[in-house]
Amino acid sequence: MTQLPRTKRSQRRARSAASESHPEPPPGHLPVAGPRQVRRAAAHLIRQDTRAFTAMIVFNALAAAAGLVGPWLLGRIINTVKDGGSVATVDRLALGILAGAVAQLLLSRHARYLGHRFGERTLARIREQFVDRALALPASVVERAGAGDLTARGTTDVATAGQTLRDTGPDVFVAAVQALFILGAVFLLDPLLGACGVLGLVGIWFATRWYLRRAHTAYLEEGAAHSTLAEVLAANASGARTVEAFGLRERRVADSEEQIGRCVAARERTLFLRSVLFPSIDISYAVPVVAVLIVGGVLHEQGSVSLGTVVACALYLRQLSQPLDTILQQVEHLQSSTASFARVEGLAGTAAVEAGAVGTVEGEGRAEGVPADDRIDVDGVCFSYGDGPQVLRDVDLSVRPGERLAIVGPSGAGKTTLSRLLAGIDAPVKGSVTVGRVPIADLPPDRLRRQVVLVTQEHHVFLGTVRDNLRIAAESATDSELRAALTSVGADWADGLEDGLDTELGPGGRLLHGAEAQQLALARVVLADPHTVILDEATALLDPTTARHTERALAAVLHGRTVIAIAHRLQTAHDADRVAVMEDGRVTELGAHDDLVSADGAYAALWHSWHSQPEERPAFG
Ligand SMILES: Nc1ncnc2c1ncn2[C@@H]1O[C@H](COP(=O)(O)OP(=O)(O)OP(=O)(O)O)[C@@H](O)[C@H]1O
Repeated sequence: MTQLPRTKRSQRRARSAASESHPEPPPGHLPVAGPRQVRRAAAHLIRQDTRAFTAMIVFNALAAAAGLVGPWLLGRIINTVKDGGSVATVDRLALGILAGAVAQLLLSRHARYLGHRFGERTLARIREQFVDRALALPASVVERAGAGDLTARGTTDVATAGQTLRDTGPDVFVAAVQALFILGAVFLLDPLLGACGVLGLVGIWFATRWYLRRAHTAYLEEGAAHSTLAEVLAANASGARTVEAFGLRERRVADSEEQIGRCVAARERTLFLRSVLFPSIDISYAVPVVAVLIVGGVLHEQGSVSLGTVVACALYLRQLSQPLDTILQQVEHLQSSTASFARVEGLAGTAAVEAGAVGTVEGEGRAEGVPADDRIDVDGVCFSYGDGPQVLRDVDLSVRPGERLAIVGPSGAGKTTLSRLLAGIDAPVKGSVTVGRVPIADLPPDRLRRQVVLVTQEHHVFLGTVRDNLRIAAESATDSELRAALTSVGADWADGLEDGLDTELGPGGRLLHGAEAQQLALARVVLADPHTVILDEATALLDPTTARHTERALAAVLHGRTVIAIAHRLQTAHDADRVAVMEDGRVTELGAHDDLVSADGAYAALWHSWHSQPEERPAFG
């Protein structure tokens, strides 16, 4: 008993540790990484390619230094001419300017090449990491967040973050070095003129500060608006038939227009920020040059600086606008790409946030990641969808290895919800669902599918070959193992395929009809070889012939495994070892069919009513 508060505390600690770097997302949304997490992830990416990054920095710095040669030598030419120097000296200085320009060109070209290579490699790493994380996401997280958000992160956001690494990052760095070198050169020529130049830049500082304070949130909102729009459009496309069948066209169009309106508003907000920033900056560039020319003119009149020094300082400050422009333009881009990178990195937080929400097993035999045996235990489980009402209340249940358990009950009793928890798709809000004393929802996907697989009526055929579709369940399965799996579920059609396992499936290839798609899915279950199979409406909606085919295939799949069946026909319950009756989120009766019938409770009533109406024996629940 004393263990419980401690567990709650540790869960709270886990949640708060997770939320430090990953702000808790709104319910049903994928998380966005916090600033610290973004910095850490960026530093990690740089560390993975330190040599290329260092070389890029060195060449950029050398290019910036070469860029300083021109104005300095031009100032010297002016002084030489004014002092009546020789033409040969002027020619030599002019050649020096040319050499400086050529050196700058070559060095910055090589620096850019190095930057691109670094960026492309890092982008490839980000993409790979994203795919790994997306595939490892719990199905419930993807279901609730929607495919649109995930797609927007994997396409637009990854591309934006990649562009930053390839172009923006190196550009900002080289521009910063150039700006520092230019200001240093002005100060070296004349500290007073240098001070005038720096004071003239104050306006830029204020304008940029104003912008930065608003930009991050505005760009995050823009990204979120794009994701929601993508989600709505994707739902329109995938649910087109339902939209047509129920005459929902106008409502969907209105929803889409509302989301487009939100996108436009979010874009207008960021556009407004840019439209204030850039004109303010353009004006601010002229100020230091004018200040240096006025003050320099006075100083030259007094004879304290040469004309060449004033011209060189003015040229340097004029030249300063180029790197500052780059920095400011890229700062704007950096804002949007940091927001994008935060959304991409947010996936790393999904596991952490989820871990905080998942119950753990108490005391002895605590979860160590590897199930000790095949026994499934449901212990004091409560569950609700998001902030909704509780749909499971204090459910306790143990399923012994090899047992056939049927779950029956009226519609809405919580049978499907319980099957999702048993399959590790959702995690309980309270209590635990374990296999071999390890919380099921904590198992990594490859280990989970060797323990428990949920079979429903929805069977997706993936674009790709028959082999690709089967190897989802067992990456290293040989062709003969794949064929044996197809044969065991009665998929004889596979033998007649012209290209065998290389036959492409889906649009443009072989289209599978309902029963064939189901057999393919069942062959995947055979290959995954889980010790427990959960059946939820696997054959409920099929026509009688297809259902007979599928049931034969199922029998082959279920042989020698633990079976938990959401029973829609009481014959299934009759044939099971035990029956669990669910009512209003609770298990109200549990036992063998005969015992429950003798007990004369809810199950007995169901059984008698089902038996007395043989012609109306529809599925219930
Ligand atoms: N994704 C969801 N979001 C919110 N509520 C849900 C969701 N899925 C189910 N529910 C609710 O949870 C409760 C239990 O539903 P569940 O589907 O588990 O019951 P069931 O016994 O399997 O019913 P049926 O036999 O009709 O499928 C119901 O009140 C249902 O409305």
